[in-house]
Order: sequence, then C-alpha cells, then structure tokens
Amino acid sequence: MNNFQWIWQYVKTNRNKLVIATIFFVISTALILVNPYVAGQIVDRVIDGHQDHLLVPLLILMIVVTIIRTVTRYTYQILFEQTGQNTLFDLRVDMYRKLQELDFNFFNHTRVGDIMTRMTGDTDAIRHFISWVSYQVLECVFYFVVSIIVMMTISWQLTLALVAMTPVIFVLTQQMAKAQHPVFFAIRQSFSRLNSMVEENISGNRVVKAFVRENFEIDKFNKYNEDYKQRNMDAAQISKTYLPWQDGIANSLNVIALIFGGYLVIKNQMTLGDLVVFNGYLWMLNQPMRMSGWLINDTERFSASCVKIRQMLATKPEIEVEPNEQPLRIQGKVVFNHVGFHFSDDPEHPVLDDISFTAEPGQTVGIIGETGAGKTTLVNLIGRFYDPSMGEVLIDDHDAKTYPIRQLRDNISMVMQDVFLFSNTISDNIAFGRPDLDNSYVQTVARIADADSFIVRMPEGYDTIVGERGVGLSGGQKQRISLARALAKDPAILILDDTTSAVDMETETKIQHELAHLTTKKTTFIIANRISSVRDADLIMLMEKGRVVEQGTHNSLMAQRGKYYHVFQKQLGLEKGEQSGTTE
Ligand SMILES: Nc1ncnc2c1ncn2[C@@H]1O[C@H](COP(=O)(O)OP(=O)(O)OP(=O)(O)O)[C@@H](O)[C@H]1O
Repeated sequence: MNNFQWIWQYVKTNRNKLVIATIFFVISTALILVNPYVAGQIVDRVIDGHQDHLLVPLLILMIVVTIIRTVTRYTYQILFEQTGQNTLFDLRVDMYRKLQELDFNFFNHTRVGDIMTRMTGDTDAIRHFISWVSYQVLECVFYFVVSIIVMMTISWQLTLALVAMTPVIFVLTQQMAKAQHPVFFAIRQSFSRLNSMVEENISGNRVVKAFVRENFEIDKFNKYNEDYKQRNMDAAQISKTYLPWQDGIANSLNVIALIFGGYLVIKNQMTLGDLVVFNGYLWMLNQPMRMSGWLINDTERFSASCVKIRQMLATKPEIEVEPNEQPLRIQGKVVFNHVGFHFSDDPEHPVLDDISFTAEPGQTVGIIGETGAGKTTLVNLIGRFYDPSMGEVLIDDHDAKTYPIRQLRDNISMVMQDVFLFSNTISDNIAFGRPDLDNSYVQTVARIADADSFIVRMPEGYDTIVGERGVGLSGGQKQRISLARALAKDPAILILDDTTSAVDMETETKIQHELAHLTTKKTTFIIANRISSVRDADLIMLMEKGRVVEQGTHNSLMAQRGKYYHVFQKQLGLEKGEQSGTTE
C-alpha cells in the first residue's frame, strides 16, 4: 500500500465533505474561465464593435462571477481544512492508542523526541498535504487541462507553441523530486534528533546544572541545530537549482505568446480580442508549471512523515495486548521454573539464568543482590513486561503467557525504582489505578504507606498538585505516594522495587509493619539493598550475575554461613558504625 492509499483510509470518513468541496471546487475553478472570456468580449464587441450598451452588463457579469468564485473558493478551502484536521485527529488517536499498546522493548529503543516529532511535526505535514497540497494539485491539473482545451479553441498554433515547453518543465520537476527525496528524509531525521536532544536536556536540566555542563549542552545543541539547518539548506540548494528554471520557462510563455500571438494578429490569423482572451488564460498554464516544484517539496515532506508514522503504527509489541477482558481475580501464587532471559537485541548475554522458586499466595519474597544482578528484570517477568526466553513463569499454576495481559496486570501492583508521578493532585495520583476510589480509602492506603502525615501538612492536602514527575516532593515522599498508589489497587501481587531506599529505617520499619498487617494478604516481592528490609520474608533470594546463588529464610541462610551471612555481617557492621540502636 502506498502512502496515498494508506492516508485515504483516514480521509475517506470525510467523504461527504470532500464531495461538497469538490463540487464547490469545480464551480469555482470553472468560473475562472468566464472573466478572461468576458474581457475578450469587451475588447471585440464594446471597443472594436462599438456595442457600448454591452459594457455595463458585461462588467456586472464579471463582478458577480468574482463574488461567486470567492464564496465557493472560501467554502472548499474550509472543507479541505476540516478534512485535514479530522484526519489529523483520527491519526493522533490511533498513534496514541498504539503508544499505550507498545511494550518496554519499543520504549527501550525509541527516543522520546522521536515519538514527539511523529505525534506533532509529522502529523502536521500530513494535515498540510490534505488541507492545502491536495486541492492545489487538483487546481493545477484542472488549470493545465482546461487552459489547453480552451486555448486550442482560440488558436491551436499558439497553444502548441506554448505546450511545446511543458516536457522541459516535466523533466525538471522529475529531476527535482528525485534529488529532494533523500534530502527530506534526512531533514526529518535531523529534526527528530534535535527534538530528542532538547527533550533530554529539559528532563535532565538538574543534572546539567549540578555538573555545570550548560556550555557543553549548548555546544551539543548547536551541533544538532547546525545539522538541521544544513539539511534544510541542502533542500533549498536543490530548489535553487531547479525552481528558477521552472519559473523562467513559465515566464517565457508570456513572451512567446506576445511574439507569436502578435505575429498571428498581424497576419490576421487571430483577432486582437482573441489574443487578449488567450493572454487571460495564459496564467492558467503558467501556474501549474510554477507551482509544481513547491508541490513536489510538500509531497516529499508528506511522504517522509508518512513513512515514520506508518512505521510506528505497524510496530507490533513483542507481547500482544488483548482488548479489555472481564476482570479476573488471581490468588497470587508465583512459580519460576528454570527461567532464563535475555533481551531480544542481545541474545549473547543472558540477564537471568535458570531461576526457580515458588511463592505461595500471601507470602513475601525478598530479593537482594549486587547492582545489575537482574532483580528488576526478574520481577518484570511476573507482570509480563517481558516473557522468559527459557523456562516458564506460572501464576496460580498457569503459564503467565496464557493470561490476557491486562487481566494479569490488573492483579499486580508495581512500585518502580524510578518513581513517576503525574502532574495532578496527590489524591488522583494515588487513585490512578482505581479512579473510582473514595477519599477515605485513598487516605487509608496513604496511611499504610506512611504518606498521610506529610500530605495533610501540605497547604492543599490531598488536593495539592504535584509537578511533572512529582517535582516539589522529596525522593522519600514520592516513594511513599507511589506505594500508596500500588496499594490502592488492592493487588494480589505487590512488587516493591527498591521502594524504601529513600526513606529512613524507622519509616521503613513502620511501613513494613503496616504491610504485614494488611487485611487482604498479598504475595509481596521486595527488592532491597538492606537485608533489614527483607529479613522477615518467607523466602529470600540472593542474586549474582543473573543467578540465584542462595535462597531460603533469613535463619536458614544465616545458618549456611555463605554469601548472605557475610553481606549481613557487613551491613550490620556498617549500621552499627553509622547509628547505634537501629532496627537490626
Ligand atoms: N533494556 C535493556 N536492554 C539490555 N540490557 C538491559 C536492559 N535493561 C537492563 N539490562 C541489563 O540487564 C542486567 C540486569 O538489569 P536489572 O535492572 O534487572 O538489574 P538489577 O539487579 O535490578 O540492578 P539494580 O539493583 O541496579 O536496579 C544489567 O546488566 C543491565 O545492564
């Protein structure tokens, strides 16, 4: 399917509008023929033929035609614009839906700036094509065909002399399109890189300032900015090479018409009135020749944008998301059966290797281990953010792959390492997964997460709007709101990925105490650095380089006197050194 066929799928819902627009377009464009003809009549019949009484009616006719033409032209332009806007709207809806459907794998490999370029610049290039370029092309084709037919009826010799120039224009247009094609793709890529760079700089502005790297960032931006400018200059250079020729040839038609037309008038093979009429239609032949270069540019921009959008819409998530199904309540038993995992773009490096364990419903599993050991990846397999490359993950004794993904995730809450809050009220952030929650339940879960005490001290309490990504809150406060958000879902499986790393040990103990006394038991996975965070767990796994090297309860692991024992001794020593009388 080419780009035109593809975009037609969106445009065709506006069929009625397009039919009306086309009728107005035909009326408006056909009326263009009238005034030059009337002008010819004025010359031949009023000036040469001395039929003075015809002057006023002919002038009135010209005015009426001009008014009708203005109204019809305005109407079809509006209708084309509406069609473009509607298409843009539908396209954005589809793209946004697709973004919700795409998985971690896509977002791991696609820059935010690139996605933003597709959602804004690319969609607008398509709107511009539908709202403006499409009827300009129609107009040009109409002008070209009609002007030749009409001019033929006036003087076929003169028409042929002019039409002889069109192959040259055609070849120039073809050449220009060929040269512009890769350049517009390069412009599109460069713009996306520039957007990504700016987006990254804004997101990372605190890091930039903290490391005093503003000048480095400016230099980096200048490089991308320069590249974008250069690509546009390349396009301009190509236009500069071809457009003056096209323009020159289009203009030369006037000269040819005057010289050859004048000759025909002198030879009495054409009346002066006919030459005036002919001249009146000449711009209609000129216009398509002049416009063709610009329309080619816009069409190339349209094509480059279509390719990027179609690529995104065609991307299939590795894990298919089915439409919403009936809610399903799971018990929360989790079994890993010789699970191995590698990222699809890096099959050489297994991130998880032969992991096996069982967590009964309501049990707590603690996962500790060095950084990069694979702890986050392991819990990501439970919610099917990735599927295992080997072995199987069983949820309630069924392969996790057999669950529709949304049904499964509805039963799982994750508090992620990198807390993200929406720029909304605290209350809405907590109720994100269950928007129908009443305020008292929101407060209950906030209390369990030890967030209530600081929220009520805020000027607007639960109605306080937090900034983008939770700006305005401390790291620990964000973690606690994010924990409350996870609890509000009342999940069967709760995953806490380094959730209490930014809170003090006293608060952590308090939260753990509250979690342990929840009315509905949840299978809880706690990833932590401090053994104190997991020591009461039913099962503790110590991970190293993608493998579980020791597992058991705190007491059994201590009795083994292995790696866990040594980590514990080390942490105990550090804690004692740092603060006496802590929870250990
Ligand atoms: N999207 C990805 N593509 C390729 N490799 C990845 C990706 N995400 C993580 N990894 C690699 O997988 C390994 C395990 O990462 P993971 O985040 O699971 O570790 P972790 O134990 O949770 O670490 P930390 O305690 O620092 O959070 C790391 O070596 C990491 O480099």
